[in-house]
Amino acid sequence: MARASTAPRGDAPAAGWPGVGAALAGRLAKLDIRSPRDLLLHLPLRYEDETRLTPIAAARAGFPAQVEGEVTSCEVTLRPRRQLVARIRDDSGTLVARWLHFYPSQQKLLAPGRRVRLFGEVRGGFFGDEMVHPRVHPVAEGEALPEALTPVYPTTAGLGQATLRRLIDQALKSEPLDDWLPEAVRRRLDLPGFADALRLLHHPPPEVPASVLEDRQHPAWRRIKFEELLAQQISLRRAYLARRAKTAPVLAGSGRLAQALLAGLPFALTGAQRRVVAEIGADLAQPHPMQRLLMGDVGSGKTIVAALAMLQAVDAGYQAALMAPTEILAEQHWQKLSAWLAPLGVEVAWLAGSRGKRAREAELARLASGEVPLAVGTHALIEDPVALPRLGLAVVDEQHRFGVRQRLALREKGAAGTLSPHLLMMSATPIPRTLAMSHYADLDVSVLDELPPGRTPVLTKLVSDARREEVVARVRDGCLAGRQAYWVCPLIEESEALQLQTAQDTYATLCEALPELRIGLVHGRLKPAEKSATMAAFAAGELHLLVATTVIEVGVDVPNASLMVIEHAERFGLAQLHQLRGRVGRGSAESVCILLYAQPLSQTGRARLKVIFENADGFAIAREDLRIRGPGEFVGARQSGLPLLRYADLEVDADLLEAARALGETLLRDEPQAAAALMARWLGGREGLLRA
Ligand SMILES: Nc1ncnc2c1ncn2[C@@H]1O[C@H](COP(=O)(O)OP(=O)(O)OP(=O)(O)O)[C@@H](O)[C@H]1O
Repeated sequence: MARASTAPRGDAPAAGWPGVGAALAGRLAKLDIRSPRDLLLHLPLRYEDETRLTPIAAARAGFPAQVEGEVTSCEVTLRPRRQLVARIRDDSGTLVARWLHFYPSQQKLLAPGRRVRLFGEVRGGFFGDEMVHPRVHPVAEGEALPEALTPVYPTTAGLGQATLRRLIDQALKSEPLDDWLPEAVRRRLDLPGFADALRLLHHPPPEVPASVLEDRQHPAWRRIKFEELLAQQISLRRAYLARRAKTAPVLAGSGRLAQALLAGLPFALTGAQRRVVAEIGADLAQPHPMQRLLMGDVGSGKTIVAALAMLQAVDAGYQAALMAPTEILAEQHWQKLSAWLAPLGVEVAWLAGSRGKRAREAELARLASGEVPLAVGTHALIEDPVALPRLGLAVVDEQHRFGVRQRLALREKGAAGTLSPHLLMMSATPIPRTLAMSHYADLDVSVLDELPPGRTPVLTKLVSDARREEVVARVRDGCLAGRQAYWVCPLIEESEALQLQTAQDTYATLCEALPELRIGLVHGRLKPAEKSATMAAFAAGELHLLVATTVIEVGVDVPNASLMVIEHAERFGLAQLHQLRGRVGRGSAESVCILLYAQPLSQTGRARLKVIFENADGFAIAREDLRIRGPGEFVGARQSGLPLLRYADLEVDADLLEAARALGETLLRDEPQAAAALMARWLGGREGLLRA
């Protein structure tokens, strides 16, 4: 017996649905529509009101309108250019419609004497009021107006609204629209059922005006956004629990090494550092892998926290490794750790691409035998021959600069045994709370929200490029008075070669203008040994001025440097400016950061400079950054492999996020089937790679 319905369900690939060939399937895939289920959640961007007719005489320029009338003429004219011009008449007047691109079939549709509806924006034209490229709908005898608003969907080249509507309507009929939300939650948040919400958004009833739907606060929209957030929470939480179910080494030693390190430091930990060290310490003593993100503003003192965690591993008889994204940063960490730990008899291996083969091999052998307990390096650490047989803790600095696979790879260095190492990720880019709750729901988060005492806030100045000479003079005076300064060269995203050229030119100009100063240059193309020699000379106070590209953006810590000039500051992102500025203000001298900008400023350029000028706190800057750039760009979610939110807005829908987080945990625990169904509905097979 033939099946009653041939409509595809669930995950059936689009090619092969009724009326969908390979070309259409390809276009649907561009919209991320790979199953009928995806069609359901492809929601309108906006609506058009075709439920009413406007008399031609009442149509106002600048507004969309729908008119109905009889075609009185239709012809192709060649002047001023080839176009199709039709005239439509109703009882109140006549309107001209023009199409610059048209098909012969359109001319037939507009044959004189036919009745048509035109939908489009009216504007004042040469012949009076006209519509350019209106949509044409031939009216059949006695045909009524549609009762509902017409949805307009996001689409792609070659895929018309009518096709999308047809496919979506088909899916609305064939797909199950089960509701997985507990009744009590729906009532508390005042949310409609899933099926009702979806139907309303795809086919709003006549009494709901478009404006009410378009701001996306209608209960139907809130229902959809809540589901989306819930699915995200469930998937991240599930990944968290899966990793947590593994066994990790229990890093509970005597605490002797940590105490010895603290006793030898010239400073006491801040309250925030003590709290965070305790949070991490407690995690490391558990038999499950820690998955913690440590967020701290620039200069908040993350390195010592990492060092104490690594010592806890060593104390318990394990190894620890720290990976940093740039060689400058990794080397600096290595130097700092070595200086702190050598007196305790703890050795630190140093692995970077630039180290000679023999030096690396020797280090590798000592790590592999377990003789050296700690390793610091760049991604050289995750390259093949590196073996850390007793890896108990992996620390990843500036974690967002690494891809998912790289972070995963570091942890796997210790996977020779059956134990999974603990993972500590660090970030100097604070993440606003709602974003952390959402995109980082699979991590525990620790925050260093206190700067070490004795820092003087950095004075930020905005100076037009036209006053460059004055700035150069200021650098001269400052340096001759014993300060050190950075001069950051413009960022040129389009061309690395041009960026290098600019850095060299800037260096040459400054050397000429400031013959009395000792000046160094660092950029990404220098040989690592040259780079590190220049950095070391600057750190030792042998150079007054360091001309640099953004290679110094993260982590560089030279407390005597108290003046920074950033050229073409308007080209940098907010997080970048904040990081760069964080290189000064690390000692007790008053620090100044001069942001040189070129006129005219673009609107975003101006907005960014204003934010950086007005704010010193990384969290406040991050909130503004999120507002300006949106979450996708902000967390680098595309690289991170995490699914992005399509509908929910973390700021506007913060209440839904809180509720989704709580419910996500409950569903996973008590109703795993509902949790799985929600994930399948929203993420299909595309949960993406989750974090290491
Ligand atoms: N409690 C403290 N008291 C005084 N100085 C401290 C304290 N903790 C750290 N420091 C010092 O503050 C400086 C900044 O610390 P660190 O380099 O660890 O910052 P960070 O959080 O890594 O910042 P960034 O991300 O900007 O590099 C270092 O010179 C460090 O020795």
